[in-house]
Amino acid sequence: MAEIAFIAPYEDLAHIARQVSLELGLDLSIHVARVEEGANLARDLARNGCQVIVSRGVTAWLIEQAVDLPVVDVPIGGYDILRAYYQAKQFGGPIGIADVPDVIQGLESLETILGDTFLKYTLKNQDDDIRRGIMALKEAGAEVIIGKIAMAREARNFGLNSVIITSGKETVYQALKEAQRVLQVRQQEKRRAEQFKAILDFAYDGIIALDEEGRITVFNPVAEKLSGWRAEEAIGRPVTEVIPAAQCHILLKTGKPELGELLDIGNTRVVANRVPILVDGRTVGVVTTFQNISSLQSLEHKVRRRLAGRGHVAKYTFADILGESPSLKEAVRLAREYAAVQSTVLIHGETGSGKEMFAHAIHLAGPRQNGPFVAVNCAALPENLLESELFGYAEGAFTGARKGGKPGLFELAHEGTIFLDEIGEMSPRLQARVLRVLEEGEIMRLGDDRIIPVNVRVIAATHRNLAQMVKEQAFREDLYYRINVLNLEIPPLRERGADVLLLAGHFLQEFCRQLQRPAGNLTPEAARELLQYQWPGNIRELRNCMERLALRCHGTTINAAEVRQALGLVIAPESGVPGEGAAGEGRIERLAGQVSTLERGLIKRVLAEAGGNKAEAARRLGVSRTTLWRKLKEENKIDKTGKA
Ligand SMILES: Nc1ncnc2c1ncn2[C@@H]1O[C@H](COP(=O)(O)OP(=O)(O)OP(=O)(O)O)[C@@H](O)[C@H]1O
Repeated sequence: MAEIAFIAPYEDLAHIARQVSLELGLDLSIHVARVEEGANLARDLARNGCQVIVSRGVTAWLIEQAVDLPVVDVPIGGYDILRAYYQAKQFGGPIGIADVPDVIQGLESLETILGDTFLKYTLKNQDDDIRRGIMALKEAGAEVIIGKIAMAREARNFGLNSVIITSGKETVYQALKEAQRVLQVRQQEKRRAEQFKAILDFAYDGIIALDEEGRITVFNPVAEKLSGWRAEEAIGRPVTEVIPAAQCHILLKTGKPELGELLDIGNTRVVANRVPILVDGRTVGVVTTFQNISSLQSLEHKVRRRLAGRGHVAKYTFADILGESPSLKEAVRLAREYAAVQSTVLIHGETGSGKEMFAHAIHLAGPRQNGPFVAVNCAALPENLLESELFGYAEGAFTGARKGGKPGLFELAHEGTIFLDEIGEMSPRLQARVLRVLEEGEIMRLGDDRIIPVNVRVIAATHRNLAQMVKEQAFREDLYYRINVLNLEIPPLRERGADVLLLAGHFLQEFCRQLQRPAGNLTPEAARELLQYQWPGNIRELRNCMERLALRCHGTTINAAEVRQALGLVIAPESGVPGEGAAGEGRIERLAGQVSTLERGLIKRVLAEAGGNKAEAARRLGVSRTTLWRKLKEENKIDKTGKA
């Protein structure tokens, strides 16, 4: 279906249109139909995708009334009238012409060129009474009438001669060029409207536009969702009826943009931006955008996390915390209660007892579960580094500071939880900074003067006796009271009775499955060995011990000797480290010395075996990296490679 159609009121015109379209290389559908018949045909063409119609005279006028498409009227040109004039001249007598104002005005210059005059009658429009025009011209003395088809026919009814003004090639050419231009503009407009619609439909913001009278002209799907109104119902109504809270009609008077205003639409809190539409300095409308605050926050959140390039997520839930002992069950019960509230939790427990696991579980069971969980070990980093990790820094804050600065862990934990492990090891200066964050809910990056608000729940943990440290002035009292709101004590493994065996069985199965070996069974003596052991490294140590057993034991049963070996209680003589036998000789007064010598020797050997890799050495020793770090610091004699 051609996008341009030509409806010619008479065959000759269709013929000219055919010729011109061939010359222009134009895809044109050409039809012959007059007046009403032409209008009906136009309706059909419009339904079938026609975009522009070209016609002439009354037919063109009727088509314009019938369809919502641009209609190009083949104009009456000077040449067309000239042709008709010379034909009329052959009849002799005065020539009369009745037509619309455009044509009549154009006649004056033609009269000057021809040195002749026409009797003229101006029709108000195409529909004006042609009869009246003819009668007027006849009365004025006209003997020949020139005009369009209807006019020429009517003239004959009054006994007058008549000549039809036909359109020539030039005017048809002109009309078809105009139709092409109209089609182009229309297509451009359509594309622009589609783009505009896509922007409105897919925008994350609610968008409303008002006209000069404060009536809604644009209402996008997000606005529909926020307000509960359908666009069809909202468009055309005064905004005050649809979203009274929007207050955007006020801008029609003030003409001043209002940005970042908080308001409530129904139950949703939004940020609104209102701007006037100005044409030549006059406010002719208003555009308002709304953003849902909670989605804005979660987006901001996502951006913060993406920018940091780390997935700060909690891994463990309460279901992962194994144990049937009453002390552990009580800790879990309390922790579940703490999860539901927002206050700071202070977890106390020995190394490896599961403090971090509890922190994960509390976060995941609470209202911040979809927010980040950021864990930081305050003992693992030197003070300066810990400070920049926690608070971030601005660009150029120090030599080597990353371009664009770096967000701190408090910032990354926004809307989530930060887990400050080993808080007792934090320097007093950093303690003061952390206290400020907790009290004011805002942070300032190092080397920056901008304040960034943060909403973070803090869970702190320590193996130390913080109350004692406060007494000894080794920990700030104010910070202690600020973090010690909800207290959680994690029992050491040696006080959890049969949990040792439950956990041992669980870990053994886990490692054997990984190694694709059948899980071995502990002999009663082996189990007794595990139950008697003191577990200074708690569950971490038990886990590592089970890993070693899974690796070493190929039999189906695991005996006491194998357990003792896995626990490091039996040490090969060539290691040069005194074993249990040496320590058990009875020289009680030297026990402490023996133990520390044993410890030092063990650390030295394992560090050497691990090629100086502290994380690996800590893993093999069954202690946390922090514990190893601390012991190395205390010893201060053993360097990285394990040399004394
Ligand atoms: N109840 C438990 N059930 C199963 N696994 C546990 C349990 N408690 C701790 N673990 C495991 O023991 C290891 C040590 O736990 P976690 O890191 O939570 O201890 P921690 O007290 O935070 O240690 P540290 O004080 O050294 O940081 C982890 O591998 C953890 O998965």
